[in-house]
Amino acid sequence: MISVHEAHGIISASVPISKTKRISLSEAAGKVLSAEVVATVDIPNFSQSSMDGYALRYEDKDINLSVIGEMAAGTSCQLVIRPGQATRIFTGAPLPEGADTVVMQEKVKCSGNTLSIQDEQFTSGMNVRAKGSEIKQGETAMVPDTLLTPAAIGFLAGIGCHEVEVYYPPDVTIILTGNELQQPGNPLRFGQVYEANSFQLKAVLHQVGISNIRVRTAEDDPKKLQEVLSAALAESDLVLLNGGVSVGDYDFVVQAAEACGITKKIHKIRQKPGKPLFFGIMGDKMVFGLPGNPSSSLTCFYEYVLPALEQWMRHDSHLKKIKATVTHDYSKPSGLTHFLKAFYQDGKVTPLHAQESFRLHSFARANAFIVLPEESTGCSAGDWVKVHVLPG
Ligand SMILES: Nc1nc2c(c(=O)[nH]1)N[C@H]1C(S)=C(S)[C@@H](COP(=O)(O)OP(=O)(O)OC[C@H]3O[C@@H](n4cnc5c(N)ncnc54)[C@H](O)[C@@H]3O)O[C@H]1N2
Ligand code: MOO
Repeated sequence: MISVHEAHGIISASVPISKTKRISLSEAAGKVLSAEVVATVDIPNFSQSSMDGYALRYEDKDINLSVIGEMAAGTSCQLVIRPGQATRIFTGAPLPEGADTVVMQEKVKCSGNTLSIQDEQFTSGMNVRAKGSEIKQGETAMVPDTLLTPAAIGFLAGIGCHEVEVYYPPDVTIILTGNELQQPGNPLRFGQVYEANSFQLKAVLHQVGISNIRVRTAEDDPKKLQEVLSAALAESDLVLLNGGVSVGDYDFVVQAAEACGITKKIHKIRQKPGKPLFFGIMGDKMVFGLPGNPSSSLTCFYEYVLPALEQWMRHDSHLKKIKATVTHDYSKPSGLTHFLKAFYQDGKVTPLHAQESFRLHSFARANAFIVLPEESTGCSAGDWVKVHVLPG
């Protein structure tokens, strides 16, 4: 058995080089840019009014002006003003040729077509967005490794970009093992349990921007599991097996992985829950054998699969790693790192009841793990402990 720290090192060293793909901007939210974006046009593309008012030559500010027409947003008709002239103008509209300044309509006196300016703070170029003031053609709009947040997507759309190259999420296959599994919605027969792991794994994968997910099932039979695993390896970059990773007579994951040519890198980590975690690689494919207990499966996802995905997709950590004051005592034997389901708020963290790995009741309320290291024998109320805050 290896430590949590050693396991992270092995997994991190095994994550393949990220794949990149050119995709539509509308699919790119939450992904990370892999290639620079260069502006292809000046934005704004013309001198643009930022107010509803009148466009004029600044040097004419002290004389009465004659209003010769109107510039509205979206107009394709360009007016020209001469000395002593102005046009009506609206927010977002191009300035008429010859104008350099816009006065707000609240700051003028207008009688018929004659206009005088009543603005003590009036300055040259006021209320005008200069051509190229957001970005100029040929300038770098965004550098690689930028996270495509909603604002980043809006910015890129606003400069006319409709496709981007991003680090592309892996295709994932979840394999469920276990003859006892029954789909929610059906009555339970004797000995059956409701299948929960694929539901929570799909939910968390979606949450981190992965949508290409297949779910396969395999009976507790080594040959059948090997067939399903081979099919999963052929179709996916990442395989998440569930269950069958321990030492029981019906636990065939390690055997099937070896038979498929997967190189075993990890089997068993000094931790609770999730001690029997398996990790292996085949070429540039990663395979995790998540322990079947639902709480163990999800804990191993957050602590091991998620960092591997983040490295692959060049994404910052979704787990916020902080320290907080624990509100209650918790005791444990030394020897294993414990990930306790916990509730974190305002610098304080509370370990929840029901830490057993077959239960999800407290996990469903948790928003964090308390991480108690191998050597520790627990914590006392008031101690400063390591906390991993889960993505909300
Ligand atoms: N003699 C030993 N027995 C066990 C050990 C050990 O060290 N020695 N380790 C225990 C630990 S820790 C864990 S964790 C489990 C892991 O077992 P497996 O990965 O082999 O998982 P299964 O036996 O297939 O299932 C465990 C448990 O989880 C339920 N399960 C499985 N898949 C699902 C699913 N998709 N949805 C809901 N529940 C699921 C399954 O019915 C079992 O109850 O091994 C211990 N045993
Ligand atoms: O480590 Mo197992 O995951 O506790 O039940």
